[in-house]
Amino acid sequence: MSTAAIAETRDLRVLVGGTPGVDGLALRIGDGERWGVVGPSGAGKSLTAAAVAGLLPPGATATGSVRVAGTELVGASETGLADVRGRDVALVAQDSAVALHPLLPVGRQLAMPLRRHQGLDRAGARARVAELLAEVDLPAELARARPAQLSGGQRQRVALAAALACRSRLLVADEPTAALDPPVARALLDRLDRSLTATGTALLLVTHDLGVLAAVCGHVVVLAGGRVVESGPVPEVLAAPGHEVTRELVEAARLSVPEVRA
Ligand SMILES: Nc1ncnc2c1ncn2[C@@H]1O[C@H](COP(=O)(O)OP(=O)(O)OP(=O)(O)O)[C@@H](O)[C@H]1O
Repeated sequence: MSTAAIAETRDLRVLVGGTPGVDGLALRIGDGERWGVVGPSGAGKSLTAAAVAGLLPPGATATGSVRVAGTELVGASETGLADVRGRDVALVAQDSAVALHPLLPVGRQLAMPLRRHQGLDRAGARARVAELLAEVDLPAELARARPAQLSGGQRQRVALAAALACRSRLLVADEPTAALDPPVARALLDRLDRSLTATGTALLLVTHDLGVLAAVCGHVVVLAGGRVVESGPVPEVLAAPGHEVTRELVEAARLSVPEVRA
């Protein structure tokens, strides 16, 4: 028997400037499941992630249905979307410089959603911020730093802490390690993996990296031209791709592995 869905899209279309970037997409994420989204450039991965996170870019409009924790996001008011974000779904973007205010102390930024969604008072929020920083292996003193003073890896950890802050049941991550060096990226993914395991949080992860997909996700959906061309358990899809687009991605990943000589 399948688990209850934490997120489900039906016939989702996302128009940007009159052109469909996502075109009739059906996706179902069971509670606690980890889904990767892969596909060539322009396939609609980021728009799908944004639609599920309730954070479409300016000028984009959605039709069809996106339900997260039972709430319909298509057609919801800004207030309605703001309630769902943080409570039911949280987003880690590719570039945390966009998600975090560069000049506001990290602690204040982490505390804001805690006070809004969990009703914590100032002291309670401060204590929780220290816990969250520890959860992403950052020292509590960092709460006083501004994002502009941090390294890229530290900023992504803060963005992950912000996303984990409200213990939402679904985390959407759009290439969260794309801007990081490989060792820093690996450490962040390991941290993400441990947090999701500890809390049973579901994941929708956009990635270009099939190694990351295989390490973090149980299921994969392959997009092309705004549509699903293939989906299923990661080991099965990667071992026996059923669609040309998937075959090309697998082949490209094989070719990109550098030859190591002793
Ligand atoms: N803000 C935007 N303005 C105009 N067009 C957009 C915008 N965002 C996405 N699009 C278009 O919608 C389509 C899907 O874009 P999307 O960013 O979801 O693709 P993607 O699969 O994430 O690509 P990439 O791997 O290159 O990031 C593309 O044709 C893209 O050009």
